[in-house]
Amino acid sequence: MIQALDLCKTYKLGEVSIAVLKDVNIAINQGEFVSLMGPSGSGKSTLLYLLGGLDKPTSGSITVKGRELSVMKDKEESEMRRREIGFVFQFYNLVPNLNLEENIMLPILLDGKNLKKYKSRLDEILELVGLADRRKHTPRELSGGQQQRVAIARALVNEPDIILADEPTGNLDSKAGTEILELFKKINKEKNKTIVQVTHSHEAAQYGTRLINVKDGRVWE
Ligand SMILES: Nc1ncnc2c1ncn2[C@@H]1O[C@H](COP(=O)(O)OP(=O)(O)OP(=O)(O)O)[C@@H](O)[C@H]1O
Repeated sequence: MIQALDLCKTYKLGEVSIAVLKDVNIAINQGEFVSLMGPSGSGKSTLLYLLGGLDKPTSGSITVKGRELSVMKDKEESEMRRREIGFVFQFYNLVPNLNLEENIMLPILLDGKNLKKYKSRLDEILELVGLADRRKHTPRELSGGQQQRVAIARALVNEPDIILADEPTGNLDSKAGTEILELFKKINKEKNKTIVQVTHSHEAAQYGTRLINVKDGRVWE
């Protein structure tokens, strides 16, 4: 589903170069739920963003569903991201003045599709994330856990095969965090989505099917 070959990422700050990822090789298969763990600053988020095409490697290649990102034109790559990958972030990144339905439908809108045709999909997703009775609420009227469920619904609405999540429970208390992890597990098992999460928590990593440790820009399984 995703393959990284000899991936390197170096940030240049003035005269100083920081090698954040060093010859990373990983292959993530369809249906896996992978947890990326490691110390702060080890390169986990950088790796996640590279795998999802949100940032570009300094060298090496990334292939998503058989297509190499580096040879794609920008428009092609952003279309691929929108359709094949759902992103979930620690701080939800919802649009505050849009209601829950509108937030979830944003990727459909951005894809220039007719929203009316997607009503039954929206209903199904709202049911899945347990927010069918909150559809007209705005994000500020929801708890953190509920906001994260909206973000997950938004990530699913284009029916991508891959979900990439950067510390999705990092801002939640343990009860809300557990609910989000249970939801990811369900999405992985029942919807057969491939999931990669960055986490600091061993407990959160237990929900995954595989653990990849990132340390000093290198990976160990
Ligand atoms: N845009 C950037 N410019 C310069 N340096 C960056 C940039 N993004 C990340 N870094 C550096 O790359 C290193 C790895 O950062 P990254 O966010 O990938 O680590 P992480 O393992 O996810 O950390 P944390 O667990 O604290 O979120 C850090 O030293 C960070 O300062």
